[in-house]
Amino acid sequence: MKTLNDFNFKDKKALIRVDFNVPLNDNFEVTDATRIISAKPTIIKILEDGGSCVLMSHLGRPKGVQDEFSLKHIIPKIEDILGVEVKFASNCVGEEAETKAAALKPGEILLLENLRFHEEETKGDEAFAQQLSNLGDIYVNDAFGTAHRAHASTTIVAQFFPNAKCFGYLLAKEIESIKKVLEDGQKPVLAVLGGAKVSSKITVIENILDKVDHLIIGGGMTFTFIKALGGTIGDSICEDDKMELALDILKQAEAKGVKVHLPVDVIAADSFSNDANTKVCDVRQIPEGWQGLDAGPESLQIFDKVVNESKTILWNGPLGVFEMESFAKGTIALGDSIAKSTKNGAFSLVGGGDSVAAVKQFGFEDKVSYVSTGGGAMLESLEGKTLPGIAAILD
Ligand SMILES: Nc1ncnc2c1ncn2[C@@H]1O[C@H](COP(=O)(O)OP(=O)(O)OP(=O)(O)O)[C@@H](O)[C@H]1O
Ligand SMILES: O=C(O)[C@H](O)COP(=O)(O)O
Repeated sequence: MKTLNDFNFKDKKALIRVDFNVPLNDNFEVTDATRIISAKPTIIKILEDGGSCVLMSHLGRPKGVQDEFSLKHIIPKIEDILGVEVKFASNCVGEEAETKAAALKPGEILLLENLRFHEEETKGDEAFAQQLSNLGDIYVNDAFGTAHRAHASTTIVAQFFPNAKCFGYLLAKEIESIKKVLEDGQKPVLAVLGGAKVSSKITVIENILDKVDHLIIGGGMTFTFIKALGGTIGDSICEDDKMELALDILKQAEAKGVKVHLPVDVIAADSFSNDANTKVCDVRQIPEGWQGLDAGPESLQIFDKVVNESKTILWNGPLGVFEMESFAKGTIALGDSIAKSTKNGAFSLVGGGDSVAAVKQFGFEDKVSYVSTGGGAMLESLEGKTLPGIAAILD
């Protein structure tokens, strides 16, 4: 696996695919700069080698050219984080980009306008990828968050750099973290899967059953399992058409020697709202008119014990409706347990859009071993898929 350290960038132009698809507020200010901060080590290494950087990224899902999706909005944030002036090309291909890239001196950075202003990007157009390839000598992919897309800048462009392509530090670290959990994990290995629906996690569950010793199932997914097992779940979220599958997953887990831990109690609410009336219920006896929105205290104690005994922990998906304060306790308690276990030497990886949001919101970011920068990309990795952006570098 070629990484940055296999190259010296002196007097070279690196064409770097970053994932600067960051959230902006109404004033076009970056509200979470994690993805920019995470790309910094790669950019700095290249500049310190005496090279220059051409940065390319998408932002959002624009339909043609739309000013609100312009990457110019994030220039001040990038400059702030890198401490280097950032030049800008208002079109990612064409004369302006080529002239500005050609004029770059060692130590300088050029940011290209949003790649998705051209539909050729998402279509994986080869001619467009070739135009991009003209802007650099070495192609560096550091965009883990977009590595599951076979787009021009993430995948197709790599073919124009047969001997000059590599992973950036961030992408390499993401690959290493997933490997540390799914392949080389110190036992016992635990996966905690939460979130809303079984349907969005089926392939992940099936793939990780071969890799883990313990599986905690929480969040909205719980109720499809409980109902399938004969419990009464009141108005809790449930996918009736996935009940058979849930039973099959439990059977597969048993056959593979994986211990599955479902909640035994829940915080039930009489409506889906923060100020609903709540009570602790046996998970198998939730009354009509009530719905389980968080894990209950006994479940949290059981989960804490399992987490504490684990040496490798993967966490994907919150344990409850953490966006509402009344139902965030389970997710916070789980974060606490994982933080404690990490402090005691376990390796913990948090991935997935909402679990990462929860970890940041509740201040666990620095208390776990690694927080992934990818949502969909992480999920597809956990499903056991080879991501096209990664395969294109390995080719
Ligand atoms: N008991 C519950 N009832 C209803 N919704 C729930 C329940 N528990 C958790 N959720 C909801 O599940 C959502 C998160 O599910 P999701 O599967 O998207 O998580 P994720 O895996 O972290 O994110 P992603 O799918 O983006 O990777 C949250 O919005 C949360 O409110
Ligand atoms: O935020 C993400 O998950 C990545 O930047 C990919 O974005 P996309 O889902 O629009 O391809």
